[in-house]
Amino acid sequence: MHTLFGENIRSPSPLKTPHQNPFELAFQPSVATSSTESSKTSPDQNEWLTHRLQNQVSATSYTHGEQPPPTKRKGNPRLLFMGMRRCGKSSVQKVVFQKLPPADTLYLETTNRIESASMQSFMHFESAEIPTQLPVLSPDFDHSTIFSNIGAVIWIIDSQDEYLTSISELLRVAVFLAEHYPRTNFEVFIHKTDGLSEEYKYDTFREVRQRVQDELSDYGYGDRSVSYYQTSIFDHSIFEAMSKVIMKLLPQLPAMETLLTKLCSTCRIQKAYLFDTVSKIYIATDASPTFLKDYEVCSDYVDVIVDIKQLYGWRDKSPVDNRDEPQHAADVSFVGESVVTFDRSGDTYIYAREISDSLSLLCLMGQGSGADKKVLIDYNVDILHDALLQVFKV
Ligand SMILES: Nc1nc2c(ncn2[C@@H]2O[C@H](COP(=O)(O)OP(=O)(O)OP(=O)(O)O)[C@@H](O)[C@H]2O)c(=O)[nH]1
Repeated sequence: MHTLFGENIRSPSPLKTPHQNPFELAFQPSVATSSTESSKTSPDQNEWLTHRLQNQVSATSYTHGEQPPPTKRKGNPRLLFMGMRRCGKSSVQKVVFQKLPPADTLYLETTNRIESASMQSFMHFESAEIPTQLPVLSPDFDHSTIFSNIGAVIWIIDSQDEYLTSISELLRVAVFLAEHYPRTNFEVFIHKTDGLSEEYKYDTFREVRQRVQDELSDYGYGDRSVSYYQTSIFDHSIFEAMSKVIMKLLPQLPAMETLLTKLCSTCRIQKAYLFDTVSKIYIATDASPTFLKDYEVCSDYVDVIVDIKQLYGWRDKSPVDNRDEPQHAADVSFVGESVVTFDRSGDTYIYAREISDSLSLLCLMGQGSGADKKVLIDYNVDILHDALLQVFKV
């Protein structure tokens, strides 16, 4: 029997026969392969690519009985905030990682030394702020202690202030990174966009991006990828931007993205996010375009989940021995789930499922995936759940 969502997906069988995994990513090293390159078409591409990679690896490196080496992982996402005085470096760090209410940032004092913050949730996020007056680029300064372990440098521009000086400093840092630490991501937050008219916001964004790109091209780094975000601590934009920055640092992202995209197309889900429940940062989403509105509604729902957990208590966590590794979702034997409808017709609703204590799947369901089909959605989400466990176990 086939599900209503995809003709290739079989509904749960009462017999104990192994199901075909619709999220065709095979993570087990011992998957048998019989397919050839020419016979494969795009729906099976993931499986084929995985199999081919495994074939290549096993053909070249391992003798019988030997295990492949563990997947090489980067450490925790480490971020470095830089920018001119009073641009909002501490505020961003404290609002996102320490849950400081945005209005309280008014009373923050000037930062005079390197300040760091961290948060332990599904991932161990680490961040640091460089005070404006610290001459980090001067030749006698020991850069390696600051930049060598950093995943991304975030340059914050105060869009409510004069920003030309900030752009010239930004360029110095961008060029320095391109020369000495080319693997470090460089991200630009065009910050404090609240209170600006839409037109002014757009013009500022365009002007900053244009100037930076032009200048970088003049320095010979036109091909260096720099990402730009419009942010404010007074709305969800700062969390969305931070999610996009962090996602780029996760080695598991391509696998998670493929799984979520497959789930969305199979279950007619409009948008799916994998949320770090505590920070409200999403660590993966499907390949469809992201809209702030979708994120907002899911993020508000995560808030509700956290509030309820505060009321009724979080489950006991086993102590995390190795803080470099994300907490293994496999340790969790029980998952919570819920569905909430948010329009009157009942067609649009959010489906939430706990993957682990600190990781949640939030789906914005589209037309044609009514709550009456929940059992089938549950089944497909179960498979996604198992696949995600595999991703983090590899
Ligand atoms: N309107 C608005 N104000 C913001 C935003 N983010 C930060 N601020 C304000 O900007 C001011 C400076 O913020 P800080 O976080 O102290 O800036 P900083 O870059 O750490 O400052 P220094 O440590 O002195 O360099 C504070 O009054 C914040 O309330 C924002 O998104 N919108």
